[in-house]
Amino acid sequence: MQQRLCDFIVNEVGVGIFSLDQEHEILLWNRFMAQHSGISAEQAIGANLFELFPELPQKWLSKKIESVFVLKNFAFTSWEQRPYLFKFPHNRPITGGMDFMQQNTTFMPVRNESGEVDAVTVNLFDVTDNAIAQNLLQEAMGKLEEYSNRDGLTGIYNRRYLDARFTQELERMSRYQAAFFTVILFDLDRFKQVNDNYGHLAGDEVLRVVASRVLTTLRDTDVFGRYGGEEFMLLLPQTDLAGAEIAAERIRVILCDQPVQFGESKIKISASLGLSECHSGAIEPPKVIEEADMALYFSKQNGRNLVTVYSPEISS
Ligand SMILES: Nc1nc2c(ncn2[C@@H]2O[C@H](COP(=O)(O)OP(=O)(O)OP(=O)(O)O)[C@@H](O)[C@H]2O)c(=O)[nH]1
Repeated sequence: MQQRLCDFIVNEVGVGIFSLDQEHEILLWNRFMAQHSGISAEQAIGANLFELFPELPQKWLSKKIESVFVLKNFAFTSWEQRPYLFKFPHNRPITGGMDFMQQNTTFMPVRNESGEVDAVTVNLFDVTDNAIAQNLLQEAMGKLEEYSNRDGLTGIYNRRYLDARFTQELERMSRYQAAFFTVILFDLDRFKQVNDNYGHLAGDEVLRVVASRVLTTLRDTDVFGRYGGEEFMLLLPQTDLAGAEIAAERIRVILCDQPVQFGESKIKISASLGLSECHSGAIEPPKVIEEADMALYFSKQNGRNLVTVYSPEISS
C-alpha cells in the first residue's frame, strides 16, 4: 500500500522528478518528465542522462550533481540564472517571449542506511508563468520609465530627463579630467504669433516638426529635449564650442530653411540659439545653462534667427 501511494504521488504531482546515480544513470523518471520529454520511464531508466539528452549543459550539470554527492547538501538553480535545464516546450502564448519551459530545480542527496549518498533526486518545477509575469512587469516598468522621461507632445526628452542628464554630465566631469560638454539652448522666434495667427493646434504641429527636424541632425550621443514651452535644449557630451557651433548653425538652418506645412498654410519659422561649454575645472559648472540662456537672449536682442556663443562680454 505504501509503495503504491509513493508511486502515485511521484507520478501525479505536477513536478518533474528524476533520480541519478553517480555515473548519471537514470534510476527514476516520473510521469511529468516522460510527458514533457517524450521519453517514457521504460526508455529512461537505466540510460545515461547525458546520452539521452546530449543538449544538456553537461559540464555544468555534472559538476552540480557531483557537489551534491560530495557535500551531501541540497543544491538549487533558478530560472533567473539559468532559464531551463531541459528544452521542454510549453503551451503558453508566444507573446510571453519564452522559447522553452522555464525551470527551477532542486537537487537532493539520497542517503543509504550507512549515511552515504548513493543517488541524487532532482525536482524540476515549471515556473514559466512566473517568468512571463516577471518579464512583462519589467517590460512595463521599462516603458513607464521611458514615458516619464518623454515630452508628451513631441516625443523627445522632457525637462525632468534633461535635468537628470545634466547632473550626470557634471558627475562625469568631476570623475574624468578630460570630460567636457556643451549646452545649446534654443527658442522659437515669435512663436506667440504662430499661435495667434494659425491657432494652438498649428503651434503644436510646429513644435513636433521642430523636434523631428532637429533629431535628424544629431549624433547618437547628443541629448535633445524640450526644456519648456517653445524652448529646447541639447547636451553635447565631449563636444567643444567650435563643434557645437557647427551643430547649432545646422539646426538654425534646418529650421528656417523650409516653412512648416499645416493644412493649407505654410508657417515660416526660425529659432534663436545660445551655447556655452562646460569643462572640468570650471569654477561654477551649473552656470553653463545660465550662460547658454544669456547667449540665446543675445541672439533674440540682435535680430533673432541667430547663433550666439557665450562670452563674458555679452552678459555685460
Ligand atoms: N501651441 C503651443 N504653444 C505653446 C506651447 N508652449 C508654449 N507655447 C506658446 O509659446 C509662446 C511663447 O511666446 P513668447 O514667450 O512671448 O515668445 P515668442 O512669441 O516666441 O517671441 P520671442 O521668443 O521673443 O521670439 C506663447 O504664446 C505660449 O503660449 C505648446 O505646447 N503649444
